[in-house]
Parts: sequence; structure tokens; C-alpha cells
Amino acid sequence: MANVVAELKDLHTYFHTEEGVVKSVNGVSLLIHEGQTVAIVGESGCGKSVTALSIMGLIDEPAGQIVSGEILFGGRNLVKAGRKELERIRGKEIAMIFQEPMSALNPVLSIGDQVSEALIEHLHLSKKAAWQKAEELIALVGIPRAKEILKAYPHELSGGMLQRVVIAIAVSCNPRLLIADEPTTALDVTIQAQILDLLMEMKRQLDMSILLITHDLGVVAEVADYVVVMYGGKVIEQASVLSLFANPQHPYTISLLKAKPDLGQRKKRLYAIPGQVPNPLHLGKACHFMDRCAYRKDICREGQPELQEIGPDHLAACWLYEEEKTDVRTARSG
Ligand SMILES: Nc1ncnc2c1ncn2[C@@H]1O[C@H](COP(=O)(O)OP(=O)(O)OP(=O)(O)O)[C@@H](O)[C@H]1O
Repeated sequence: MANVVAELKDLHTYFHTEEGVVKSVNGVSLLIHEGQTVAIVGESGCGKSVTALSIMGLIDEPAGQIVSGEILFGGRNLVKAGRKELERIRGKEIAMIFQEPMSALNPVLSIGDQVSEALIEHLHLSKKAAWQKAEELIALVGIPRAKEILKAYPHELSGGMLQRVVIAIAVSCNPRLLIADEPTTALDVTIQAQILDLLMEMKRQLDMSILLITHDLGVVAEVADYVVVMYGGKVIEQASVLSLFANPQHPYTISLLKAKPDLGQRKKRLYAIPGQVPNPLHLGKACHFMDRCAYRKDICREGQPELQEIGPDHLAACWLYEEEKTDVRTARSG
């Protein structure tokens, strides 16, 4: 097994609001290995982005806070790192790309100035050397006429081109981990596949790991090695992409897969998971998926089931499997 690049251990990130405490990330543990693409999936509001922002040290303080847990990266616990150290790591060792390329770019700075910025700051290149490197990077991400593009401003480029620029900036310092939060969602469908291909090509060429955040299981099937399914701020299932798609275990994952549109298959109506994601302001004692679950039983009211191994490197947190464990124990003692 390849080396671990990043590890989250029981991460809790909360926001203190006037309405109360929003438990956005409520005990997330995960591993990202070298060269691996790990996808975090789940519906809107289940804590995917807040997990990513926690790793980047970009949680809005003081309202938002990592209240407990560890983020281990390069031998350090980033939860304990100071602002200066996080600034050094961000953009250099860990880079992030967002859904909206326009919001990641400064409208009044040229593309060249923006691509060279991290090179000057983190690699201490001169402005001239940074512009030269920026030209190479623009060509690397597949934008023709790189020299001209460096002089252009964001409003002169299409969404797909802008996302390529953002990727060029993200990979400019050769990060070990690239976090991509819904990197294709805001783009035209015809461009989405190209941007995903580019990300995978960059990963291969630059030997990075990728943490991909998406609600699109089609994207996951295409690019991920390992999948982490989140629900209500927790990981409810995790497995290799093959195992997860072939053998989903948690009722929520099964519903997500059922709700996935299949290309080429004409369904009259797409299946939608009934009910709504739990409100992280009011997370009760019962399993957070209980109200929407076709398999619910009385025991689901009793609390949150723990993640447990249900196959080789395949974990799920569901009372269905906790009960099996109990049955085995009862059988043994009897
Ligand atoms: N700054 C904030 N203040 C208060 N609550 C927040 C804040 N940021 C996120 N939340 C809440 O935390 C929960 C998780 O949000 P998060 O953005 O991580 O979800 P997500 O799974 O990434 O969904 P999406 O795909 O819509 O971004 C949501 O209920 C959200 O409203």
C-alpha cells in the first residue's frame, strides 16, 4: 500500500450561529494515499465542503471552529498549525480548486500575474522567471497561445478556459494534495469531461493525490479510486470504487446509486431520495438517515451506529450490520 499523504482523525468542525451550533462535520476520519483519488460524495449540506475547507485551514473563524480531531499532513497536525504555517502549506503543498473559477480569480489582474503569484510567493522566483513558468503552465493545461493568454483578463476567457487557468495555478507549485470541490459542476456539460480528463492527466504527470468533492456519482465512477460517502456530517460508508458500486451496503449509498442518472438509459422519472438531509443544527440521537430509510427498525432510534468493516477495506455504519454483530455474539455466548 502506498504511503499516506493525509489523514483526518475524528474531525469535528462546528459553526456557532445565532440559531445554535451547526455541527457541519461531526466525526470524520479518512485516509488519502499517495497517487490516490479519493472522492467524498453525498447530497448538498452533508459536510463535504466544510471537510475540505477544514483541511485548507479556511474555516471562517471565530464562528467556525475545528473543535476536535486531527488533520495529519506531512508529519504535522494542521489543526494545531499557526496561520503563517498554514499560509506556507496552502497553495504549495495542498492546493484547492472550487466550483466557480471566476470566484477564484481576481477580475482586475491579468492571467499572467495570477498564475505567477504563487510561484513568486512560494518558490521565490523573480517576476520574469515566474512569467516564463506561467507560460509553460498555461500550455500544460492545454490552453493554446499561452503568451497571449497571460496578458488577458478573466472576463475575456470562457468558463472552461478559466477552470484550466485555476488548475494551472493550483498545480503551479507541484502540490502533494489537490482538493477539487465540485470542479466541473458550474461548467457546460460538453466541457466537464475535458476538465476531468485534465485533472487526471495533471495527477499522473505531477504525481499528486486528489481529494474530489462531488455529488455526481458518474464523476466518481470515472475518476475515483476510493469513495467516502458522507451523511449528516459523518462518514457512513467507505470503500474502493469497485466495491462501492458493485456492493453498496448502507441504505443511503444504495439510494444515492438508485438516484444516479444512467447515460443511455431512458427512465421516465429519475428516482429521488424521499425526505431531506438532516439539519446540522438539530441532529438528534437517532441514526440521521432513519426518517428516510426503507430498512429502519426500532434500534435505529437508539443512536448512531459505528463504522465497521463489512468486507475487505469496505466499511459501513448501519444498524443492519451492528445487529449482525450482536447476533454473532449472542450465538457465541449461547
Ligand atoms: N459558515 C457557515 N456558517 C454556518 N453554517 C455553515 C457554514 N458553512 C457551512 N455551513 C453548514 O454546514 C453544513 C454542511 O455544509 P457543506 O457546505 O460542507 O455541505 P456540502 O455537503 O459541501 O454541500 P454543497 O454541495 O451544497 O456544498 C450545511 O448545513 C451548511 O449550511
